[in-house]
Amino acid sequence: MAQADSRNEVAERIGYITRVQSFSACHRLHSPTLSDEVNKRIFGKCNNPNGHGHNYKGQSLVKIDRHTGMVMNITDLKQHIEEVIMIPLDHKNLDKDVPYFANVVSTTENVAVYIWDNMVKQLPANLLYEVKIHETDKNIVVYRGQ
Ligand SMILES: Nc1nc2c(c(=O)[nH]1)N=C([C@H](O)[C@H](O)COP(=O)(O)OP(=O)(O)OP(=O)(O)O)CN2
Ligand SMILES: [Zn+2]
Repeated sequence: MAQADSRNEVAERIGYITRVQSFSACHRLHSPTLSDEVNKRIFGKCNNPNGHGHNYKGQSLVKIDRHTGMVMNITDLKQHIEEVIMIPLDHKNLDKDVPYFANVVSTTENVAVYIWDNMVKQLPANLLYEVKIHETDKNIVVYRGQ
């Protein structure tokens, strides 16, 4: 009986693991649907025509599987991060090298959505909980798939 109770208790707990991955990319905040003047007013220095760069830090938070006690082998998570973040985004010009951003403004919010949409395709169903991107030490975006 005590054993069954302790098994149930473990089954109800929800934990998360995350892995931080740094990547470097440049971009320009500019919307093709707005005039140059409005773009400049809204995005300010980030609308600089020749762009600017960031050392981003990306985190994908995934839920613990209650049967195995782990989400997945972290080596597998590393591989997904490689495919979703490193290969398409690292050392890239987001606006010019990543087709997704040809018509989507490369804000950190949209980078988080891009990573979520691609990570969710790679992971087992309902495992991804959150994508968090540090654009700078101070600017941090969280996206939970809504
Ligand atoms: N909602 C958003 N606002 C801004 C974004 C964004 O992605 N989402 N991005 C930027 C810029 O890309 C920009 O490079 C960040 O600039 P800034 O805040 O100036 O960067 P720092 O954190 O380094 O600022 P300091 O205060 O100068 O240290 C802007 N806005
Ligand atoms: Zn920027």
